[in-house]
Amino acid sequence: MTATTTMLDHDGVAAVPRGTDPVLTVDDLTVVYEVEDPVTAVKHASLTLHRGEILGLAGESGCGKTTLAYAVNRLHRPPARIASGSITFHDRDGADVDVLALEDRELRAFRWDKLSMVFQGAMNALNPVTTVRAQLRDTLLAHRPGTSRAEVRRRSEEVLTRVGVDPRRLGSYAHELSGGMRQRVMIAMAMLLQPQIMIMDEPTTALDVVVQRDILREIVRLRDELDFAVVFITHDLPLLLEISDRIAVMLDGEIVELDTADHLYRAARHPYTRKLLGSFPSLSGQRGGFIRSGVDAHADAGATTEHAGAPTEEDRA
Ligand SMILES: Nc1ncnc2c1ncn2[C@@H]1O[C@H](COP(=O)(O)OP(=O)(O)OP(=O)(O)O)[C@@H](O)[C@H]1O
Repeated sequence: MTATTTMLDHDGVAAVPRGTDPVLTVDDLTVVYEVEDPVTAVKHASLTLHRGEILGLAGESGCGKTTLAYAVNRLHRPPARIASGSITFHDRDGADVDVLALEDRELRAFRWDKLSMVFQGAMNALNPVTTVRAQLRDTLLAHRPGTSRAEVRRRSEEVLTRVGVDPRRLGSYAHELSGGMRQRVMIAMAMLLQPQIMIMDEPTTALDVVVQRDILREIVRLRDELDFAVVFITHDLPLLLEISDRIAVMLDGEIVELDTADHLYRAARHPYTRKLLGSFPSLSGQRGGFIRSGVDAHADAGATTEHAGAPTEEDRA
């Protein structure tokens, strides 16, 4: 995927955070899987997501990215338990919401409306026995019960168009759509209520590279237009460097570095980040250029291409 994602030439993504207005603050979050030998999957993680920014979350498999994302949306299930910390959503209207204190009913209202999530394989989450139209309508009416039929239709057509799906597909069932289309429908669903945050966990990994690139372009463009914040999770660091404003690097449950994409690329401080950068040949200039606007394809990322990016004891020190 690396070689192709480096072709994604989005050139309007700001290298600095889009404003300093926070939309989400995660403070000292620790998540433990209470199994026989408990696993602390997220360790004292703190981060602030700014309104309208794309924050990339990178790190090798098993470092805790998904656990962190699920916890932020309170989607974690036992044996996962939040052992410490706080998650605060800063609503556009000025109210602060203590996410960990939300009752079930409040939580259902919060999800999709304020914060939505698209996860890997989400395309398989579409209901196979109802049409796209019915699924969009049900989500909309569950959150905005008074919405008129005309408005439901208008909004459903609008979100599909935004993600590049012909509104005539409203009458389709999931099995009548390609994987890329189904994933786009899930992204449409996630933006239906105009949330202020979208968490995307490997949203395009199951798709072929051309479709991935199209969808990513769409996400960046939609963010530019609609100004929601995105937490984008992937193993694919070159891709994150292209689409993110800032990137958080996780190692063994800890956020070891959080910086602007440009700064991280040019001057990563943590040895593990440098190793991650070095594990993608396309970033070291040896296999074609890295073309994120304003980034020097031959800048020395301070690493070689020989390592596979696996952390060592030294990284963890
Ligand atoms: N249900 C579970 N029970 C016990 N341990 C778990 C459970 N789910 C995840 N873990 C452990 O928690 C740690 C973090 O897993 P997580 O899935 O959050 O990582 P990740 O960075 O998202 O990985 P990937 O990129 O492969 O999805 C891993 O050590 C994993 O083995």
